Amino acid sequence: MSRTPVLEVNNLSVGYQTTKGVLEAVRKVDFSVYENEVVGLIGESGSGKSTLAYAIMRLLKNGAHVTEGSVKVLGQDLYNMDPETLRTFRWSNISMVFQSAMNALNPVMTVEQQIIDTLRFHDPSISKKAALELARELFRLVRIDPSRLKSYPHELSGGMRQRVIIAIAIALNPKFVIMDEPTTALDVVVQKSILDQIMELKERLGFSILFISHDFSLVSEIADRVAVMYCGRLVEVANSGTLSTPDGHHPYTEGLIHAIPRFTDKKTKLRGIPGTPPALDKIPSGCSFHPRCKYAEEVCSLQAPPIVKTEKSIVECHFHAKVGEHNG
Ligand SMILES: Nc1ncnc2c1ncn2[C@@H]1O[C@H](COP(=O)(O)OP(=O)(O)OP(=O)(O)O)[C@@H](O)[C@H]1O
Repeated sequence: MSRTPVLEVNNLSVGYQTTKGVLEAVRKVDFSVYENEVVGLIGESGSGKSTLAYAIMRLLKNGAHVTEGSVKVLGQDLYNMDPETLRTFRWSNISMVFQSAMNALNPVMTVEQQIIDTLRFHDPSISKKAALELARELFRLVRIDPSRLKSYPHELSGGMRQRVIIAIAIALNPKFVIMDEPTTALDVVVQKSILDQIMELKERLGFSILFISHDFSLVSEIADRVAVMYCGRLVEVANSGTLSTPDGHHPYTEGLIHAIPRFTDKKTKLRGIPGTPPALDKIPSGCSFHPRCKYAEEVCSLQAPPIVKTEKSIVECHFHAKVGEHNG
């Protein structure tokens, strides 16, 4: 059965204008997200996850710009849209939950006003009364008592503010939602309840999610597939169910798996990935992971790795077949 993509990213590169020239933070990235799918996007800090997310939304700032490639949402090329079409297309088809709920909400407006403004901005014909009823319905959906609509952001707890952000992101019934570390600032119990709720809303309303996080165990639990980013490249896109062991995965993915206590049996020692990711102006030749990779051979510094499709994943590595418990 063929699946319908809601998001298609093709050969996408994004550069930052710096004093050292244009430095690429996203490098020739290809992937899709399909209907009703959750794809996790994982990688160490600075790997390019947020830059990729903002490029997908066509919301790049701070001197960042797309240098090549395309982004299609529901078959429509976002970078070929005129501003007016983009204005109506964005949020009603694709939306985003940003990292910091406090920064995403306006501190001097009640949350009711902010939700109503969002609804009326996209559909000026909707009456204030109908918008208010929708806002109440959205609050019920994210399990906040509608009486809290009159609150200002600072009057709500961190978990409630994040729920308001989620309510705004789904207000226009988008088919695809990017969630950039949506629960990072919250304590573990609140995190869990918001995640459960996100998954419930996804089932109920039928949207797909690109879920960005640096928490590998969390992502592999909730996502259907996990996209692993390193130095601006997607080095692997794996089916989540295959991530309980590192066998046959990318060496970087193996490192992420070994860094999680619950994925490691009692006999295996918990290990981190040696070294740190390189700066954008010092990306190594060949495979950019080779200086940190225990499987690396000469070819890894000389030639870009092949893209190999296996039963488990699409992986970009010369030696992925060597990766596993018995080789480390
Ligand atoms: N305004 C900027 N100018 C130059 N380089 C930038 C700028 N913003 C980000 N970068 C660089 O782009 C790369 C990718 O950054 P990005 O924030 O997308 O990574 P990330 O994976 O989302 O990190 P985090 O998990 O910390 O949010 C990093 O090397 C970062 O230093």
